[in-house]
Amino acid sequence: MKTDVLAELAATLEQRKVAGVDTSYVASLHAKGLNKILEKVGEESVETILAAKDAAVSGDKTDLIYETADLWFHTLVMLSHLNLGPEAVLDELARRFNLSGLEEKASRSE
Ligand SMILES: N=c1c2ncn([C@@H]3O[C@H](COP(=O)(O)OP(=O)(O)OP(=O)(O)O)[C@@H](O)[C@H]3O)c2ncn1[C@@H]1O[C@H](COP(=O)(O)O)[C@@H](O)[C@H]1O
Repeated sequence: MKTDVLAELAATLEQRKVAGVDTSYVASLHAKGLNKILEKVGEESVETILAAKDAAVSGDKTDLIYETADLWFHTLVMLSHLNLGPEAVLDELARRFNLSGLEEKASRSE
């Protein structure tokens, strides 16, 4: 279910590149270009770091979840702008996970 959200969101981000919907935030980011998108990724990174620090002190993780969603979202826009989808990143994580799984298995059988 959650991986479907990622795939469907990625498909929507792709559509926003072709159809310049007036009211679309994503279309406006694509139109402004890579530097604007990277600026948003930077802003959201800082906001996520600050939210993590606040969560560690207060124990309230609501803002951290919200800011992390903003960060993930803007990195997806960045990937889409460069003609990449989330599956490229998921494949890389799976590759690393499988690699470490193999190493773990090997160390257990030693
Ligand atoms: N998931 C999101 C999403 N998360 C965050 N945001 C927007 O990201 C922005 C966050 O940046 P800020 O808080 O800095 O807000 P801002 O002041 O509007 O931004 P700036 O003017 O400073 O650039 C807000 O405008 C949020 O609305 C999102 N906008 C869209 N989506 C998804 O993208 C899809 C397509 O969106 P549209 O292109 O708007 O149709 C939507 O159906 C949603 O599923």
